[in-house]
Amino acid sequence: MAKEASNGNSHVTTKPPPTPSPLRNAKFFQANMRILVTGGAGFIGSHLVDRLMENEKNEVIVVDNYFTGSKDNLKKWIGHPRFELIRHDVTETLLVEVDQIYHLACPASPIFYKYNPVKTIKTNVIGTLNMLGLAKRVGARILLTSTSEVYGDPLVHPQDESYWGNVNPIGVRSCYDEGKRVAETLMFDYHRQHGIEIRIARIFNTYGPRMNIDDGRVVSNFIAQAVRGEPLTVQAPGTQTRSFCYVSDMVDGLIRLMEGENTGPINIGNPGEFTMLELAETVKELINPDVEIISVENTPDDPRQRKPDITKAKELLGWEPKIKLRDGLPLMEDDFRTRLGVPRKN
Ligand SMILES: NC(=O)c1ccc[n+]([C@@H]2O[C@H](COP(=O)([O-])OP(=O)(O)OC[C@H]3O[C@@H](n4cnc5c(N)ncnc54)[C@H](O)[C@@H]3O)[C@@H](O)[C@H]2O)c1
Ligand SMILES: O=c1ccn([C@@H]2O[C@H](COP(=O)(O)OP(=O)(O)O[C@H]3OC[C@@H](O)[C@H](O)[C@H]3O)[C@@H](O)[C@H]2O)c(=O)[nH]1
Repeated sequence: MAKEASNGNSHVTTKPPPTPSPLRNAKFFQANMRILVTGGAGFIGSHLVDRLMENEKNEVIVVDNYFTGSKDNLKKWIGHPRFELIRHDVTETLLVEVDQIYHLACPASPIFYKYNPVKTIKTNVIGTLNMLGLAKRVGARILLTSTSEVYGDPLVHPQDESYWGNVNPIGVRSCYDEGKRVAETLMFDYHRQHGIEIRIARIFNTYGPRMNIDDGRVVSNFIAQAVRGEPLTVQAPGTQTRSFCYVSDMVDGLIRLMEGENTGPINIGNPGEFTMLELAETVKELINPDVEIISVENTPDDPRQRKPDITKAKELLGWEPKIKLRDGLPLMEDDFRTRLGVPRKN
């Protein structure tokens, strides 16, 4: 039975998980692992799909409503016999037979999750309920991509999993951060009440190729601006910090969590911490020394500091990130230059 890696708030789970389909162990049934990835057409989801598809024992089903994701991110798999892509909104029920569910569906960029906050809450709450219902029906293990935003504007630094957070429940970000907190609650309630096998990753800011050019998040904004020769827009005061994880490290952490024995929540992120001014200086230095750095207005409730304590990920998953920010940014630059049609000068 899965061990709870959480926060001193440990619960004894007595109920065994639902039995997986009898076909799983049938002699003549195909032995593949069927994996559902919700939000698999998005940034992290599509990289996860690439990694899962490398294993010939995996069949991957992606469901996505293409709100922030795109079929383009999955084009190399469309038509592959072990791959299936379904246009579907997770706020509606879904009937598929699967062994594992990576539940990522949810807009992640603040601009997009604030665009239709009621839909963001529905995606987090009803979407997660639907995926838990599916997990219960078919006996699948389910992993939720929660977020460092559950810590809100944290008063503890760095943040470890035992911290309960400092979230404004009525603020403009709460559709996302409270939505994810409820999603975590639902995961644990299904685990305790129905014996569902759950995994919760608390993801810290992740960057890499395939982020939408106009995603609105800071790394993609700065790289697109530097490549286009536009000023880098640091939102005031610029001293706020974030810790950036390269996407291949993130995918590795998510798969280790899914395959391991611990429910989480477990922080997955890179503890290297930077102010937004430092990030802008680094992008300027590495990508385009000619661009200006300007200060622009910030948005409400912007967390002032964020850095993961990854002791649990190290101890329980044997995971830690490998790619430093200075090495990851040029990999993302290549992708952005190709998509923007702006080659390097030399
Ligand atoms: N990237 C990060 O820094 C970060 C940090 C913390 C948590 N996360 C979480 O990781 C997950 C993936 O993030 P991402 O950066 O790849 O974001 P993304 O916006 O690129 O991907 C999200 C995907 O979910 C799809 N989607 C949204 N609402 C849906 C719905 N109702 N039904 C079906 N599909 C829907 C989108 O179309 C998109 O393909 C999200 O759950 C996000 O909250 C990401
Ligand atoms: O152009 C920009 C964009 C953003 N920023 C700043 O950069 C920092 C990071 O902002 P982002 O929009 O990239 O992301 P945030 O850290 O605020 O939220 C993210 O956190 C973790 C995830 O759950 C989500 O991907 C998202 O909510 C903020 O302080 C913001 O003010 C800029 O200085 N300039």
